[in-house]
Amino acid sequence: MVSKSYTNLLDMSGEDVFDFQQPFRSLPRFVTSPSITSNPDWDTSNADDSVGPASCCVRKIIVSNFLPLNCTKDEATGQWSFSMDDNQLLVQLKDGFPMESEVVYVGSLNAEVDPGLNYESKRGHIGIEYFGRTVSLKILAVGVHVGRLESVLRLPATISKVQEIEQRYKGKMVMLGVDDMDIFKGISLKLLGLEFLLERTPKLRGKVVLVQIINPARSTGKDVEEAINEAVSVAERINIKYGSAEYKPVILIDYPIPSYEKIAYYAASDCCIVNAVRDGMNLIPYEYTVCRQGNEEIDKLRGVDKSSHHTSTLIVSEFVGCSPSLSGAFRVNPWSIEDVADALYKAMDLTQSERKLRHDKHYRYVKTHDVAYWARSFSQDLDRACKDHYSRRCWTTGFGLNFRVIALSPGFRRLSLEHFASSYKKTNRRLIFMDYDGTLVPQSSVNKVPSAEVISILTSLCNDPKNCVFIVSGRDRTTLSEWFASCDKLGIAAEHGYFIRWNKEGEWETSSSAQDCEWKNIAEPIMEVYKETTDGSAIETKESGLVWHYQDADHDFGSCQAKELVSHLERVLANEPVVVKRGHQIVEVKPQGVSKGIAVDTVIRTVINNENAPDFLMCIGNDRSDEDMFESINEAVSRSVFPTAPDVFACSVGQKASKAKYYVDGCSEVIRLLKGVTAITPRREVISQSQVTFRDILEVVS
Ligand SMILES: O=P(O)(O)OC[C@H]1O[C@H](O[C@H]2O[C@H](CO)[C@@H](O)[C@H](O)[C@H]2O)[C@H](O)[C@@H](O)[C@@H]1O
Repeated sequence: MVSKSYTNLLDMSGEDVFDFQQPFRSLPRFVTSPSITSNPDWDTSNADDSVGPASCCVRKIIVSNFLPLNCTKDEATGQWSFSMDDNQLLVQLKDGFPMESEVVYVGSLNAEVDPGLNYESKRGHIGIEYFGRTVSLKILAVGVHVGRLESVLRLPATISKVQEIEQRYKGKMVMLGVDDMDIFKGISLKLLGLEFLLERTPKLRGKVVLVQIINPARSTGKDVEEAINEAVSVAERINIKYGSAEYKPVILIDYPIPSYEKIAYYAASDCCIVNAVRDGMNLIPYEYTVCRQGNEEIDKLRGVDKSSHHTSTLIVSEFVGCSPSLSGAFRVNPWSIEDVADALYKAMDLTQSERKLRHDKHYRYVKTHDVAYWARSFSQDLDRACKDHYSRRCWTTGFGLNFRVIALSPGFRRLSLEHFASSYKKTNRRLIFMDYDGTLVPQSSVNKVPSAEVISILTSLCNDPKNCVFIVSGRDRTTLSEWFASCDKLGIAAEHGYFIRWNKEGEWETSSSAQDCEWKNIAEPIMEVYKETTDGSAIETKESGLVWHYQDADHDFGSCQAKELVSHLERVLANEPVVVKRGHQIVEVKPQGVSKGIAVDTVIRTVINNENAPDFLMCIGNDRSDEDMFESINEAVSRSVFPTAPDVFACSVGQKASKAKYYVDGCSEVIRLLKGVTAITPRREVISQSQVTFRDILEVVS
């Protein structure tokens, strides 16, 4: 099955809004306390997390539907510009606050912009990993307050009203509609459905009554007036056509009635119909269901003493929010008069036991998913979504549509050569994992072959018997082994660890997830289509995977196509043992159970099993796939898999939301760091004959 692991924080943003290869040079404004810092290279050892908001001013947060901004787009350049709209009360009300107040506006832009975000479904909710924060979206249907409805239902006035209604419509099927008077509630369509039913089924004339309660309109206007007039005229037409002096098929209650009376109608009606063409949640069906459950008084008055007689029937428009939660309801397309008429007929035709089954099902749901349940769930979800946020430090960057808040973990800091070198010097079993593209060679380089300098640094590192050095790359094994042919002792994890080789002499070990590649026959033709339609893009076929590259295509178009391609591939490969991932200007399909994180884990487990647990662990990378390595290392440390905790340098290339604790600004800094430590490595370490080195042990492994 296709699965996406977005525990990786770098999966959290669309590539176009956060170019991983262009890390922020500096992050200009620190917006949340504990302490105001103008540069993220803070020394966390001195950070006092107990300090409250550093600013002494009072912050007022004004939440409105739309931000009080003038938004204009230059159609020629596509650039947006924004200015405060001083004519808006939201801006003017600032005059009422003390001068030193900080006023923060929260709202949406009153303009159409692309937001176009990467998201991931996570057990019942959608998580959008966004610049270090998780924005959770969940459909959490609100419920009703069952207790309050029950208490109104118990009122003597309600009970006598129920009796009165049941008496009045004895022998007839009572259909109930309760709607606000607005143009979306589909009241006329409902009436037209009834008219059609009576037209084509004469035997039902005289047997059915539709009581339509119309709550006063919440807004006025020509549209609303027309909707009222239309409903009244259709009702009159039906009553004239199919009614008599004693029988009116439609009863319109278009004047305010007390809530106990409405509740009595719910309790006394055989069926409730909500026919809105567009709506929010609409809790009428829930209220109706609770009221149909009734109480002992109502049972007594009906001459039944067992709750086994409680029944209800619902007809609900498919465009109403509560519709998916009511599996026993007849769902209708409110625009289809025939559909509505059919549902009315089916509702009338149900047997008593079917009515009861449907009622019991709905009642159980409504009772257990009440408004208190909703509030509890909401609050739990909110806690879960925010649990890590409080410890993050937030920075602002950019203006207008490029404005971003970036949440970084509190310990995230620049890796200094001094710190790195001092640990390097004093340690004896060093395990070093290095990504290749974007780490040892800049993404922007046309020539991707490692420079002589890189080869020399790697050779020096590998020649130190205290070191075990691995290149962990998405690239194929042939390319990597050719490029690093001169580094005999270098370990290589190619194709994200699908192939691992401990040194040049060693055999390639293939991931246990090695599978047949039948899925390529599905994925490749799809990639071909994207290749054809995206000028400059290309397909790379690796032994374990397929990659669609768009580095040489138009960046914006390539990025849009990449998003499309990811969802297309995920759909068609849903039952295949692969994952679809985005990387730097690539979309890659690779086997499940293969990741740089797993590769790193394998190496760590192997050295520990050989009683050579490292005392120094370095892992450096720039891309999403490298976050898997950082995650593996963090987990290994937190699970205490090391007999003695090593010095850990998980380092991201670029200042960005990352699971690494350290960052460096770019490839040149990586080179500087590594060069720095090779300089302190003795060229020829004097090892006595009896001394067994870290390397010796590793050579035994390979
Ligand atoms: O894990 P890495 O060492 O960072 O390698 C990841 C991918 O590297 C290669 O793609 C990169 O270079 C391409 C040009 O040679 C460029 O078009 C692309 O945008 C880069 O991501 C390699 O081709 C991929 O298979 C690796 O997954």
